Amino acid sequence: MSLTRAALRLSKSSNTIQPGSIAALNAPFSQTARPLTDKNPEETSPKQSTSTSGEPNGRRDEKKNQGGSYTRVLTAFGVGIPLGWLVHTINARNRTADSADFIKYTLVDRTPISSTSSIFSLKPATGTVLEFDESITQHVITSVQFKQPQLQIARSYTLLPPVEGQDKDELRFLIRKEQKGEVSGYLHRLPLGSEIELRGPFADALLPERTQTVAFLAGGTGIVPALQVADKLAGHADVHVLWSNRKREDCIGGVSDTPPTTAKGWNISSWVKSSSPITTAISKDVNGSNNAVVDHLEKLKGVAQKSEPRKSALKVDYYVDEESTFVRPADVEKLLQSISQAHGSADRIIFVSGPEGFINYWAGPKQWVDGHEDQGPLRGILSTLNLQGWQVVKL
Ligand SMILES: Cc1cc2nc3c(=O)[nH]c(=O)nc-3n(C[C@H](O)[C@H](O)[C@H](O)COP(=O)(O)OP(=O)(O)OC[C@H]3O[C@@H](n4cnc5c(N)ncnc54)[C@H](O)[C@@H]3O)c2cc1C
Repeated sequence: MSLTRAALRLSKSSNTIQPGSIAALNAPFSQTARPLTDKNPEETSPKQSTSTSGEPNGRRDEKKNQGGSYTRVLTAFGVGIPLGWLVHTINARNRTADSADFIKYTLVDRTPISSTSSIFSLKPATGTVLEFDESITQHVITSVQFKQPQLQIARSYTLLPPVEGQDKDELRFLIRKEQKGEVSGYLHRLPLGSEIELRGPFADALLPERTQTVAFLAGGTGIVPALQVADKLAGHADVHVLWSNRKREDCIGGVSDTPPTTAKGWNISSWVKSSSPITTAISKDVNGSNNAVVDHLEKLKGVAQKSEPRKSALKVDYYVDEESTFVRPADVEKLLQSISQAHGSADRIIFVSGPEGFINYWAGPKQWVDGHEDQGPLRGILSTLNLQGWQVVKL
Protein backbone atom coordinates (compact mmCIF):
# COMPACT_ATOMS: atom_id res chain seq x y z
CA MET A 1 0.00 0.00 0.00
CA SER A 2 1.30 3.37 -0.87
CA LEU A 3 1.05 6.14 1.70
CA THR A 4 0.91 9.55 0.20
CA ARG A 5 1.29 12.88 1.86
CA ALA A 6 -0.99 15.72 1.02
CA ALA A 7 0.28 19.15 0.14
CA LEU A 8 1.36 21.52 2.83
CA ARG A 9 -0.25 24.82 3.55
CA LEU A 10 2.05 27.16 5.35
CA SER A 11 1.04 29.95 7.60
CA LYS A 12 2.74 31.92 10.25
CA SER A 13 1.48 34.45 12.69
CA SER A 14 3.39 36.58 15.10
CA ASN A 15 5.92 34.48 16.99
CA THR A 16 3.86 31.34 17.13
CA ILE A 17 3.70 29.09 14.16
CA GLN A 18 0.30 28.10 13.03
CA PRO A 19 -0.26 24.43 12.39
CA GLY A 20 -2.74 22.74 10.20
CA SER A 21 -0.52 22.32 7.31
CA ILE A 22 1.55 19.45 8.48
CA ALA A 23 -1.58 17.86 9.76
CA ALA A 24 -2.71 17.65 6.20
CA LEU A 25 0.69 16.67 5.08
CA ASN A 26 2.08 14.27 7.60
CA ALA A 27 -1.22 13.13 8.68
CA PRO A 28 -0.38 9.89 10.40
CA PHE A 29 1.85 11.77 12.61
CA SER A 30 -0.73 13.01 15.04
CA GLN A 31 -3.49 12.10 17.36
CA THR A 32 -4.99 15.34 16.24
CA ALA A 33 -4.30 14.98 12.57
CA ARG A 34 -5.36 12.82 9.72
CA PRO A 35 -3.56 9.58 9.27
CA LEU A 36 -0.79 9.59 6.71
CA THR A 37 -2.82 7.02 4.92
CA ASP A 38 -5.85 8.28 3.10
CA LYS A 39 -8.07 7.62 6.06
CA ASN A 40 -10.66 10.06 7.17
CA PRO A 41 -9.59 12.76 9.64
CA GLU A 42 -12.45 11.84 11.92
CA GLU A 43 -10.67 8.59 12.61
CA THR A 44 -8.40 10.33 15.01
CA SER A 45 -9.50 12.12 18.09
CA PRO A 46 -9.13 15.85 18.42
CA LYS A 47 -8.09 15.22 21.99
CA GLN A 48 -4.69 14.44 23.29
CA SER A 49 -6.25 11.31 24.59
CA THR A 50 -7.33 9.14 21.70
CA SER A 51 -9.66 6.21 21.61
CA THR A 52 -8.25 3.40 19.54
CA SER A 53 -11.49 3.15 17.69
CA GLY A 54 -10.73 6.67 16.59
CA GLU A 55 -13.64 8.22 18.43
CA PRO A 56 -13.05 11.16 20.75
CA ASN A 57 -13.11 10.06 24.35
CA GLY A 58 -15.47 12.75 25.50
CA ARG A 59 -15.41 14.90 28.61
CA ARG A 60 -13.86 12.24 30.77
CA ASP A 61 -10.57 12.39 28.94
CA GLU A 62 -10.81 16.11 28.45
CA LYS A 63 -10.87 16.45 32.21
CA LYS A 64 -8.10 13.97 32.69
CA ASN A 65 -5.90 15.80 30.31
CA GLN A 66 -5.77 18.64 32.76
CA GLY A 67 -3.74 16.29 34.89
CA GLY A 68 -0.41 17.03 33.34
CA SER A 69 -0.02 15.46 29.95
CA TYR A 70 1.52 17.23 27.05
CA THR A 71 -0.80 19.09 24.89
CA ARG A 72 0.08 18.59 21.28
CA VAL A 73 -0.34 19.81 17.81
CA LEU A 74 1.35 19.46 14.53
CA THR A 75 3.37 22.45 13.68
CA ALA A 76 4.54 23.61 10.30
CA PHE A 77 7.36 25.96 9.66
CA GLY A 78 6.86 27.99 6.55
CA VAL A 79 10.33 29.33 6.43
CA GLY A 80 13.03 27.48 4.63
CA ILE A 81 11.36 24.17 3.98
CA PRO A 82 11.31 23.04 0.40
CA LEU A 83 7.86 21.86 -0.42
CA GLY A 84 9.32 19.03 -2.43
CA TRP A 85 10.74 17.58 0.70
CA LEU A 86 7.39 17.63 2.31
CA VAL A 87 5.42 16.10 -0.49
CA HIS A 88 6.75 12.71 0.02
CA THR A 89 5.57 9.25 -0.84
CA ILE A 90 6.42 6.30 1.26
CA ASN A 91 6.42 2.93 -0.36
CA ALA A 92 5.20 0.43 2.15
CA ARG A 93 7.34 -2.63 2.23
CA ASN A 94 6.23 -6.09 3.21
CA ARG A 95 7.47 -5.83 6.70
CA THR A 96 6.28 -2.32 7.42
CA ALA A 97 2.87 -1.27 8.48
CA ASP A 98 0.30 1.27 7.50
CA SER A 99 0.80 3.91 10.17
CA ALA A 100 -2.89 3.86 11.03
CA ASP A 101 -2.58 0.20 12.09
CA PHE A 102 -1.52 -0.98 15.50
CA ILE A 103 1.56 -3.20 15.36
CA LYS A 104 2.57 -5.67 18.05
CA TYR A 105 5.82 -5.03 19.89
CA THR A 106 7.29 -6.91 22.85
CA LEU A 107 8.33 -5.16 26.04
CA VAL A 108 11.93 -6.39 26.37
CA ASP A 109 13.18 -4.07 29.09
CA ARG A 110 11.96 -1.46 31.55
CA THR A 111 14.67 0.34 33.48
CA PRO A 112 13.56 2.64 36.29
CA ILE A 113 15.07 6.12 36.05
CA SER A 114 13.40 7.46 39.18
CA SER A 115 10.53 6.44 41.44
CA THR A 116 8.07 7.65 38.78
CA SER A 117 9.75 7.21 35.38
CA SER A 118 11.23 4.31 33.46
CA ILE A 119 12.84 3.72 30.11
CA PHE A 120 10.87 1.19 28.11
CA SER A 121 12.54 -0.85 25.36
CA LEU A 122 10.36 -2.57 22.78
CA LYS A 123 11.15 -4.90 19.92
CA PRO A 124 8.86 -6.08 17.12
CA ALA A 125 6.81 -9.11 18.18
CA THR A 126 6.19 -10.23 14.60
CA GLY A 127 7.75 -9.61 11.21
CA THR A 128 5.94 -6.30 10.91
CA VAL A 129 7.45 -3.06 12.15
CA LEU A 130 6.49 0.59 12.24
CA GLU A 131 8.24 2.36 9.41
CA PHE A 132 10.50 5.25 10.26
CA ASP A 133 11.56 6.86 7.02
CA GLU A 134 14.73 8.65 7.98
CA SER A 135 14.39 11.22 5.25
CA ILE A 136 11.29 12.38 7.12
CA THR A 137 11.99 11.57 10.75
CA GLN A 138 15.31 13.39 10.55
CA HIS A 139 13.32 16.61 10.17
CA VAL A 140 10.48 16.08 12.62
CA ILE A 141 9.98 15.39 16.31
CA THR A 142 8.50 11.93 16.28
CA SER A 143 6.15 10.07 18.60
CA VAL A 144 4.07 6.90 18.47
CA GLN A 145 0.84 5.89 20.16
CA PHE A 146 0.52 3.05 22.66
CA LYS A 147 -2.76 1.18 23.00
CA GLN A 148 -4.40 0.27 26.30
CA PRO A 149 -6.39 -2.74 25.05
CA GLN A 150 -8.89 -3.12 27.89
CA LEU A 151 -9.99 0.52 27.69
CA GLN A 152 -9.40 0.81 23.94
CA ILE A 153 -7.58 4.11 24.33
CA ALA A 154 -4.18 5.26 23.11
CA ARG A 155 -1.60 7.74 24.33
CA SER A 156 1.39 9.32 22.60
CA TYR A 157 4.98 8.79 23.67
CA THR A 158 7.99 10.49 22.11
CA LEU A 159 10.80 8.26 20.87
CA LEU A 160 14.12 8.47 22.62
CA PRO A 161 16.93 8.88 20.10
CA PRO A 162 18.90 5.66 19.59
CA VAL A 163 21.81 4.86 21.87
CA GLU A 164 24.95 2.93 21.06
CA GLY A 165 24.27 -0.78 20.73
CA GLN A 166 20.52 -0.37 20.25
CA ASP A 167 19.01 -2.85 17.77
CA LYS A 168 17.79 -1.36 14.51
CA ASP A 169 14.12 -2.15 15.13
CA GLU A 170 14.21 -1.48 18.87
CA LEU A 171 12.22 1.50 20.15
CA ARG A 172 12.88 3.25 23.46
CA PHE A 173 10.72 5.62 25.48
CA LEU A 174 10.89 7.54 28.74
CA ILE A 175 7.50 7.14 30.37
CA ARG A 176 6.37 8.77 33.57
CA LYS A 177 3.85 6.86 35.66
CA GLU A 178 1.08 9.36 36.21
CA GLN A 179 -0.91 9.02 39.40
CA LYS A 180 -4.02 7.08 38.38
CA GLY A 181 -2.88 7.40 34.78
CA GLU A 182 -4.70 4.82 32.72
CA VAL A 183 -2.14 4.09 30.01
CA SER A 184 1.08 5.00 31.83
CA GLY A 185 -0.07 2.95 34.85
CA TYR A 186 -0.95 0.02 32.60
CA LEU A 187 2.45 0.18 30.89
CA HIS A 188 4.31 0.31 34.20
CA ARG A 189 2.38 -2.74 35.46
CA LEU A 190 2.99 -4.94 32.41
CA PRO A 191 5.41 -7.85 32.93
CA LEU A 192 8.47 -8.02 30.69
CA GLY A 193 7.75 -10.07 27.58
CA SER A 194 4.23 -8.61 27.24
CA GLU A 195 2.95 -7.52 23.87
CA ILE A 196 2.16 -3.83 23.39
CA GLU A 197 0.40 -2.43 20.35
CA LEU A 198 1.86 0.70 18.77
CA ARG A 199 0.88 2.85 15.84
CA GLY A 200 2.55 5.73 14.06
CA PRO A 201 4.92 7.38 13.65
CA PHE A 202 3.47 10.84 14.19
CA ALA A 203 5.21 14.18 13.65
CA ASP A 204 4.82 16.64 16.49
CA ALA A 205 6.83 19.46 14.93
CA LEU A 206 9.07 20.14 11.99
CA LEU A 207 12.70 21.13 12.34
CA PRO A 208 13.35 23.55 9.53
CA GLU A 209 16.62 22.89 7.76
CA ARG A 210 17.76 26.47 8.20
CA THR A 211 17.46 26.40 11.98
CA GLN A 212 20.76 27.36 13.52
CA THR A 213 19.84 27.75 17.13
CA VAL A 214 17.24 26.28 19.44
CA ALA A 215 16.22 27.19 22.98
CA PHE A 216 14.27 24.41 24.66
CA LEU A 217 12.11 24.91 27.74
CA ALA A 218 11.41 21.37 28.95
CA GLY A 219 9.38 20.21 31.94
CA GLY A 220 9.64 16.59 33.15
CA THR A 221 9.36 14.08 30.31
CA GLY A 222 9.23 17.08 27.97
CA ILE A 223 12.98 16.46 27.86
CA VAL A 224 12.45 13.63 25.33
CA PRO A 225 11.64 15.93 22.37
CA ALA A 226 14.68 17.97 23.43
CA LEU A 227 16.82 14.84 23.17
CA GLN A 228 15.45 14.22 19.69
CA VAL A 229 16.14 17.79 18.64
CA ALA A 230 19.69 17.67 20.02
CA ASP A 231 20.28 14.37 18.23
CA LYS A 232 18.82 15.46 14.88
CA LEU A 233 20.39 18.92 14.84
CA ALA A 234 23.88 17.89 15.97
CA GLY A 235 26.27 19.48 13.50
CA HIS A 236 23.62 21.92 12.27
CA ALA A 237 22.32 23.96 15.19
CA ASP A 238 23.22 24.95 18.71
CA VAL A 239 20.71 23.76 21.28
CA HIS A 240 20.27 25.15 24.78
CA VAL A 241 17.92 23.21 27.07
CA LEU A 242 16.46 24.52 30.31
CA TRP A 243 15.08 21.40 32.00
CA SER A 244 12.75 21.62 35.02
CA ASN A 245 11.93 18.66 37.25
CA ARG A 246 10.04 18.26 40.45
CA LYS A 247 12.70 16.08 42.02
CA ARG A 248 16.43 15.65 41.71
CA GLU A 249 15.92 11.89 41.21
CA ASP A 250 14.67 12.64 37.69
CA CYS A 251 17.96 14.24 36.70
CA ILE A 252 20.60 12.85 39.05
CA GLY A 253 24.07 13.87 37.98
CA GLY A 254 22.87 16.75 35.85
CA VAL A 255 25.20 19.70 36.19
CA SER A 256 24.11 22.97 34.63
CA ASP A 257 26.27 24.50 31.96
CA THR A 258 25.09 27.91 33.13
CA PRO A 259 24.32 27.57 36.84
CA PRO A 260 21.32 29.64 37.90
CA THR A 261 21.86 32.37 40.46
CA THR A 262 18.49 33.27 41.93
CA ALA A 263 15.03 31.87 41.72
CA LYS A 264 11.68 33.29 40.75
CA GLY A 265 10.04 31.35 38.03
CA TRP A 266 8.10 28.29 37.05
CA ASN A 267 7.63 25.64 39.66
CA ILE A 268 6.76 22.28 38.10
CA SER A 269 4.89 21.07 41.19
CA SER A 270 2.46 23.89 41.54
CA TRP A 271 2.68 25.72 38.22
CA VAL A 272 2.95 29.00 40.06
CA LYS A 273 5.60 31.63 40.37
CA SER A 274 7.94 30.97 43.24
CA SER A 275 10.58 33.09 44.79
CA SER A 276 12.86 30.95 46.89
CA PRO A 277 16.58 31.43 46.88
CA ILE A 278 18.67 28.70 45.34
CA THR A 279 20.30 26.88 48.17
CA THR A 280 21.40 23.58 46.70
CA ALA A 281 24.23 23.10 44.29
CA ILE A 282 23.41 20.87 41.34
CA SER A 283 25.78 17.95 41.50
CA LYS A 284 26.12 14.22 41.01
CA ASP A 285 24.59 11.92 43.60
CA VAL A 286 26.61 10.38 46.40
CA ASN A 287 27.61 7.47 44.19
CA GLY A 288 28.73 9.83 41.46
CA SER A 289 26.25 8.26 39.05
CA ASN A 290 23.95 9.98 36.57
CA ASN A 291 20.57 8.84 35.47
CA ALA A 292 20.27 7.49 31.92
CA VAL A 293 18.67 10.64 30.52
CA VAL A 294 21.43 12.84 31.94
CA ASP A 295 24.01 10.43 30.51
CA HIS A 296 22.29 10.60 27.15
CA LEU A 297 22.40 14.39 27.22
CA GLU A 298 26.10 14.28 28.08
CA LYS A 299 26.79 11.93 25.17
CA LEU A 300 24.87 14.18 22.82
CA LYS A 301 27.01 17.11 23.94
CA GLY A 302 30.06 15.16 22.77
CA VAL A 303 28.40 14.23 19.48
CA ALA A 304 27.44 17.86 18.81
CA GLN A 305 31.00 19.03 19.39
CA LYS A 306 32.39 16.57 16.84
CA SER A 307 29.64 16.80 14.26
CA GLU A 308 29.80 17.92 10.67
CA PRO A 309 29.21 20.12 8.74
CA ARG A 310 29.89 22.35 11.71
CA LYS A 311 30.67 21.71 15.33
CA SER A 312 27.61 22.65 17.29
CA ALA A 313 26.94 23.02 20.98
CA LEU A 314 24.41 21.39 23.28
CA LYS A 315 24.03 23.10 26.65
CA VAL A 316 21.74 21.96 29.43
CA ASP A 317 20.69 23.79 32.58
CA TYR A 318 18.89 21.85 35.30
CA TYR A 319 16.19 23.24 37.58
CA VAL A 320 14.73 21.20 40.41
CA ASP A 321 11.66 22.22 42.43
CA GLU A 322 12.76 20.44 45.59
CA GLU A 323 16.05 22.34 45.41
CA SER A 324 14.14 25.58 44.89
CA THR A 325 15.82 26.23 41.57
CA PHE A 326 13.35 27.61 39.10
CA VAL A 327 13.60 28.88 35.55
CA ARG A 328 13.20 32.64 35.83
CA PRO A 329 11.79 34.70 32.99
CA ALA A 330 14.88 36.90 33.34
CA ASP A 331 17.13 33.86 32.76
CA VAL A 332 15.23 33.01 29.61
CA GLU A 333 15.39 36.58 28.38
CA LYS A 334 19.13 36.71 29.02
CA LEU A 335 19.65 33.41 27.24
CA LEU A 336 17.64 34.51 24.21
CA GLN A 337 19.51 37.80 24.04
CA SER A 338 22.92 36.17 24.23
CA ILE A 339 21.95 33.67 21.54
CA SER A 340 20.57 36.45 19.35
CA GLN A 341 23.80 38.40 19.69
CA ALA A 342 25.91 35.37 18.85
CA HIS A 343 23.80 34.21 15.92
CA GLY A 344 22.74 37.42 14.27
CA SER A 345 19.85 36.87 11.92
CA ALA A 346 20.04 33.04 11.87
CA ASP A 347 16.78 31.10 12.21
CA ARG A 348 15.93 30.55 15.84
CA ILE A 349 13.27 28.45 17.55
CA ILE A 350 12.04 28.20 21.12
CA PHE A 351 10.36 24.88 21.89
CA VAL A 352 8.18 24.61 24.98
CA SER A 353 7.56 21.00 25.94
CA GLY A 354 6.05 19.39 29.02
CA PRO A 355 2.87 19.21 31.04
CA GLU A 356 -0.02 21.39 30.02
CA GLY A 357 0.49 23.80 32.93
CA PHE A 358 4.12 24.23 31.97
CA ILE A 359 3.25 25.12 28.39
CA ASN A 360 0.46 27.44 29.51
CA TYR A 361 2.73 29.27 31.92
CA TRP A 362 5.45 29.90 29.35
CA ALA A 363 3.57 30.24 26.06
CA GLY A 364 -0.16 30.16 26.75
CA PRO A 365 -2.57 27.36 25.96
CA LYS A 366 -3.01 25.75 22.61
CA GLN A 367 -6.48 25.81 21.15
CA TRP A 368 -8.82 23.64 19.17
CA VAL A 369 -9.73 24.84 15.69
CA ASP A 370 -11.84 22.78 13.31
CA GLY A 371 -11.10 19.56 15.15
CA HIS A 372 -7.35 20.16 15.21
CA GLU A 373 -5.22 21.35 18.02
CA ASP A 374 -3.68 24.66 17.03
CA GLN A 375 -0.71 26.47 18.52
CA GLY A 376 -3.00 29.26 19.68
CA PRO A 377 -1.74 32.78 20.20
CA LEU A 378 1.48 33.35 22.06
CA ARG A 379 0.67 34.18 25.66
CA GLY A 380 2.28 33.46 29.01
CA ILE A 381 5.72 34.63 30.02
CA LEU A 382 7.21 34.38 26.55
CA SER A 383 4.68 36.88 25.22
CA THR A 384 6.13 39.48 27.59
CA LEU A 385 9.72 39.03 26.38
CA ASN A 386 11.42 40.52 23.38
CA LEU A 387 11.32 37.62 20.94
CA GLN A 388 12.35 39.36 17.80
CA GLY A 389 13.65 36.76 15.36
CA TRP A 390 12.41 33.82 17.43
CA GLN A 391 9.68 31.36 16.53
CA VAL A 392 7.85 29.71 19.42
CA VAL A 393 6.60 26.13 19.15
CA LYS A 394 4.40 24.58 21.82
CA LEU A 395 4.72 20.78 21.93
C1 LIG B 1 2.94 14.14 21.46
C2 LIG B 1 3.00 13.64 22.87
C3 LIG B 1 4.15 13.03 23.31
C4 LIG B 1 4.21 12.55 24.61
N1 LIG B 1 5.36 11.96 25.03
C5 LIG B 1 5.44 11.49 26.29
C6 LIG B 1 6.65 10.86 26.73
O1 LIG B 1 7.63 10.72 26.01
N2 LIG B 1 6.67 10.39 28.01
C7 LIG B 1 5.59 10.51 28.86
O2 LIG B 1 5.66 10.05 30.01
N3 LIG B 1 4.45 11.11 28.45
C8 LIG B 1 4.34 11.58 27.20
N4 LIG B 1 3.18 12.17 26.76
C9 LIG B 1 2.00 12.16 27.66
C10 LIG B 1 1.22 10.83 27.45
O3 LIG B 1 0.67 10.80 26.15
C11 LIG B 1 0.05 10.64 28.41
O4 LIG B 1 -0.76 11.78 28.34
C12 LIG B 1 0.48 10.41 29.84
O5 LIG B 1 1.27 9.24 29.92
C13 LIG B 1 -0.75 10.26 30.75
O6 LIG B 1 -1.57 9.28 30.20
P1 LIG B 1 -2.33 8.25 31.17
O7 LIG B 1 -3.32 7.49 30.36
O8 LIG B 1 -1.39 7.46 31.99
O9 LIG B 1 -3.03 9.21 32.17
P2 LIG B 1 -4.58 9.70 32.12
O10 LIG B 1 -5.45 8.54 32.52
O11 LIG B 1 -4.83 10.33 30.84
O12 LIG B 1 -4.54 10.70 33.29
C14 LIG B 1 -3.73 11.87 33.18
C15 LIG B 1 -3.76 12.58 34.49
O13 LIG B 1 -5.09 13.00 34.78
C16 LIG B 1 -5.47 12.56 36.05
N5 LIG B 1 -6.90 12.17 36.00
C17 LIG B 1 -7.39 11.00 35.60
N6 LIG B 1 -8.72 11.00 35.69
C18 LIG B 1 -9.07 12.23 36.16
C19 LIG B 1 -10.28 12.85 36.46
N7 LIG B 1 -11.46 12.23 36.31
N8 LIG B 1 -10.25 14.12 36.92
C20 LIG B 1 -9.09 14.78 37.08
N9 LIG B 1 -7.90 14.22 36.80
C21 LIG B 1 -7.90 12.97 36.36
C22 LIG B 1 -4.60 11.37 36.36
O14 LIG B 1 -4.42 11.21 37.75
C23 LIG B 1 -3.34 11.71 35.66
O15 LIG B 1 -2.50 12.45 36.49
C24 LIG B 1 3.10 12.67 25.48
C25 LIG B 1 1.94 13.28 25.02
C26 LIG B 1 1.89 13.77 23.75
C27 LIG B 1 0.65 14.41 23.27
